[in-house]
Amino acid sequence: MLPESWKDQLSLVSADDYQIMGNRIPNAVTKLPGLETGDGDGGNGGAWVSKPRRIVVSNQLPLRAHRDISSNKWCFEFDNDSLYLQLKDGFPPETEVVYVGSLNADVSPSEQEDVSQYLLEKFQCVPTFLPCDLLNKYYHGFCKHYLWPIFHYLLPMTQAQGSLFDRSHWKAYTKVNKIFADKISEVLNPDEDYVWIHDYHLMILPTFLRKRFHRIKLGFFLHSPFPSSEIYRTLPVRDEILKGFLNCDLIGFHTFDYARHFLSCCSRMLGLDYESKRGYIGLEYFGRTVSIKILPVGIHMGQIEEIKVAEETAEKVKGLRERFKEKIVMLGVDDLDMFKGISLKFWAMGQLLEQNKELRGKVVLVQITNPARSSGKDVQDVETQIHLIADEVNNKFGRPGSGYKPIVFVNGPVSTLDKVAYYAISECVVVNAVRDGMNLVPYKYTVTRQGSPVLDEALGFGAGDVRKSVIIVSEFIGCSPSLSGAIRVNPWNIDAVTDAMSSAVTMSDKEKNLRHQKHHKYISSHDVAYWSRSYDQDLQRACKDHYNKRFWGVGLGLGFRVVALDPNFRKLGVETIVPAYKKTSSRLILLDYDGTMMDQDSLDKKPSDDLITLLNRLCGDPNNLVFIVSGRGKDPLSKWFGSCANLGLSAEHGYFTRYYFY
Ligand SMILES: O=P(O)(O)OC[C@H]1O[C@H](O[C@H]2O[C@H](CO)[C@@H](O)[C@H](O)[C@H]2O)[C@H](O)[C@@H](O)[C@@H]1O
Repeated sequence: MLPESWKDQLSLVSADDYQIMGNRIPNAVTKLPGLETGDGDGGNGGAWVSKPRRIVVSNQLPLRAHRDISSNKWCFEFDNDSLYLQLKDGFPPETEVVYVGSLNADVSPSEQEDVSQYLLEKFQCVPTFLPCDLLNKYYHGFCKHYLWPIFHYLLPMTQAQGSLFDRSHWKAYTKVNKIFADKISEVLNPDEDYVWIHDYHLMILPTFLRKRFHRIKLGFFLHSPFPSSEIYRTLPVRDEILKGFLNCDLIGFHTFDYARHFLSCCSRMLGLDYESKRGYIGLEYFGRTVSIKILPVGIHMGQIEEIKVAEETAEKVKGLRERFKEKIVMLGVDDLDMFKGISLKFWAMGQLLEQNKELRGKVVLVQITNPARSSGKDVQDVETQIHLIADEVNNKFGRPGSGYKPIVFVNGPVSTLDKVAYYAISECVVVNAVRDGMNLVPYKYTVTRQGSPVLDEALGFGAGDVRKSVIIVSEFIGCSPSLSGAIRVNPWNIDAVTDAMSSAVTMSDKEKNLRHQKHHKYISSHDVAYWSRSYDQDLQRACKDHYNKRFWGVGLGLGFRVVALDPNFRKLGVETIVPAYKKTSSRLILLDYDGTMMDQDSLDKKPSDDLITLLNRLCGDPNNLVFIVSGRGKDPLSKWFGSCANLGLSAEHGYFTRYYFY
């Protein structure tokens, strides 16, 4: 007997009956050479196969846009720095990649249709245009000032640290996720395509998609940290977001800790258990297995290698060498936000010079600060604070006569080529964030320090020199577990960061070389293509059973999920039971108790008088053998059902059985 609330929901249409045609574009069709079609085309034909297709979904498209001043026309180009563009190298050859996301440009409504058409044809990109007010509430409001701080372990105690939960911002987040689902629906071939959603901006998008396409092949990768359940559970919409994740087939995280936090949230908030088998972690969710993947992202080796061999880079390097002549350069490259620990790093720099007189005038901390990705008091405060501390350190230890400043800012935007030039001249990189999902700065730094003929020449790298690099990395960021040769620090412990800086400067070249080689070997073999290939293969594996099961849609709104059943499984309806009951003369009736005869949410679990009467009627028929099968103990069951003559009880999952036979 199903609880009332289930009855309507189970009768929702199944995915098999659900079709949205819209203006979906077909997969490109290719002729497979060498295969006869037998269609009488003179033996020259091949089998028609459609190319494999991946739909990569991210908040922003991997495009750069600007308006040409003279023609007033929009100009677009692929953004080679975008991870979402780089990851296609890991997909099988011939794969068509379609991108769905927003444009970093304010395209007026009258231009949107033309721009959409152009981007689809030229770049396989599908833009989601968001009205300004919606974008502000969704991105600056909910994403950057609510989710971002909480996922980085900062609870919104005061307005300066983020915003309190605002239902209108949550509504905007929901609406934008739905707009993304609409856009994906326009291009999706649900039987063929794999959809891969990225990052925390789109955590409930899977629910909208699963609702429309029950069998959709759906992956998600979270690039930010997933916080401990004690932090996560403060979200008023915690269940909706968890259920969004669970509507995927594969959920990816950078680190074991993020996956562990997610699994404990599923266990504590939704009562779900996971299984780990032969290296695979899977969560059972209404008959579906949701797989978990732990693999940190890597960098695009080709991009850095290309920059390393460019003459322009060598020229920059020569210029920087001249500028920082006879100085030991430590480098920081960070986005401007609350979590990058820039001020803690500057305090440590001040302390390093305070404690080590001999380093004054010699060591420089160059700080590249990428432009802030959001605006608000939090960002302004960070900016004001880091400049105050830098001024304090520079005023105390700087030497105006010689132009020496211990902390040197390079304010953004700084091109990737320029960053590579800075990596090349730096003895050490300091990544001191108090939280960061991954952070690829140490990877790019290490690969640059492996050198190239033009870089070696620009750096004066001689026959007796060894490749070396030193990484100081916060233990609170995703790349930390992968960098076994790094000096790991607690960024909050200024003494420890100071000591790490001192070791980085004084460490022997031999040791720097050993650490460098170790990192380079790992980073070059675990690049972005390795990551996306591995993810893609696991996504295919996670979806392989989709057509061996029947899927039923259940639940309303953001609580929607599908129930996956064996193909032979049929819904047991009254219309089937009654005739079968009447036709038979020897019946075994096994009844589950909690959640079947008794509502799961009921506080009083004792059977009602009506239920006892009903059971007695069933048991009163000599053709029936009736059992209650439950995980409950024998004592409460015996007590509750003592008045039911002829009722069998199987308590404690079958450990105790009470038979009553005629
Ligand atoms: O600022 P947003 O537009 O909300 O985007 C968030 C950040 O996305 C990117 O970083 C994230 O992915 C990186 C690659 O996996 C990872 O290294 C980092 O830790 C994640 O936060 C982007 O690089 C950042 O600039 C964005 O702030």
